[in-house]
Amino acid sequence: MDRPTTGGFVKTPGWLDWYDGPSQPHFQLPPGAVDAHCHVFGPGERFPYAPERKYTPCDASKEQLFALRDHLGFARNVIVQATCHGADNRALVDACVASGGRARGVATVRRSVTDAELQTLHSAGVRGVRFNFVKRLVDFTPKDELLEIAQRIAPLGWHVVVYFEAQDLPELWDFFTALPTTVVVDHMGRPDVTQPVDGAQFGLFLRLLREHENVWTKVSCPERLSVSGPPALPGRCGPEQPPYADVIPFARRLVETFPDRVLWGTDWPHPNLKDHMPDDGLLVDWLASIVPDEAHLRRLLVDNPMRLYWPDEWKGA
Ligand SMILES: O=C(O)c1cc(C(=O)O)oc(=O)c1
Repeated sequence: MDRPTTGGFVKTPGWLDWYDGPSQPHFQLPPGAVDAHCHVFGPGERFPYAPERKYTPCDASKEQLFALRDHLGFARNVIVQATCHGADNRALVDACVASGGRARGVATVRRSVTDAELQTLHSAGVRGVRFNFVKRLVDFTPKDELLEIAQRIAPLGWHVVVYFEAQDLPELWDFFTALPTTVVVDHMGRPDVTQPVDGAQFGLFLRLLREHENVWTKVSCPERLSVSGPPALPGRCGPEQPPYADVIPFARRLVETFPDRVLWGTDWPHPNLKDHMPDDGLLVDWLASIVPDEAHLRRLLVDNPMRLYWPDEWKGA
C-alpha cells in the first residue's frame, strides 16, 4: 500500500485506492506539445527547501519529471518555481540546464537580484518570474517591490506569472493591469466552480482577459478546482464520464474565447493535494473535453507555449 507513485509521493490514507502512478493517456498529444506548468522539488539534500516555506514536499527530481514528459508524450516542459524553494532557483536552473534546451523556467526573484544574476538565469533558460498571492503559500509581498522587479525583467523579454485566488482579483486588479509585460495567470485564476461560468466571479476574470490583451492564462489544475473530482474508477472516463467534469465549462470558455492566450500544464507533482493524487494520464485525457478541435489543441499545447518560451524555434502557426 505504500509504493512510491509519481513524484516520489507515497500513498497516504485518504487517497484514492486505485492510484498507482500515471496511466498511459488515451488522448494523443500533437507533436511538439509543451507541458507548460510543472515543478521540480529538491532533492532536498542537494537543493534545500526555503526556511520560509509553508509546506515541505516530497522530493520530485528532474529525472522523474523528464520520465513523465516522455511517458505522457510531451516534447518540452516549462518548470515553474514553487514557493517551497522560495527565491532559491538552483533546482529549477539545474533542471533547465540538464534538459538540453527542452525545458524553460519561471523563477522567483527578490528586489536584491543583480543584473548579472538575471543574465545567468536567462542563459539557463528562465523566461519569466512568478508572483504568488495565495495566502496559504506565501507571506505578504509589497506590490511596489514586485512592480520594480517586473520593470527590470521586461527588457529581457520575460513575462510575469501570477497565482491568486478568484476572490482576491478585485483587490489585485490595478496591480495586474499596471504590469508592463505579458501576464500569465495560473490555473484560470482559481475560480469557485460551484458558481456559474456566466456568473460574476468568473465574469470578472473573463473581463480581465477581454480588456487586457497582454493577459494570458493556464487552463490547468482541474484536480485542484474540482468539487466533483476524478472518476471513481480508472479507465472509466470517456465522453460519458469525463474526469473533473465541473471544471470543463470554465476551461472550455477560455480556450474558445482566447485561443491564442491559453497554456496548459500537468502541475506535476501536485503539491498540497490532500484528497486524491491525480493521475497525470487522466489529466491529459481531460484535454479532450476542453478543446473544440485540432486547431485549438495545437494552439494550446504547441503554438502558444512556443511563442512565449521558444520564440526563436517557433515556426509559426
Ligand atoms: O495550489 C498549490 O498548492 C500550488 C502551490 C504551488 C507552489 O507552492 O508554488 O504552485 C502551484 O502551482 C500550486
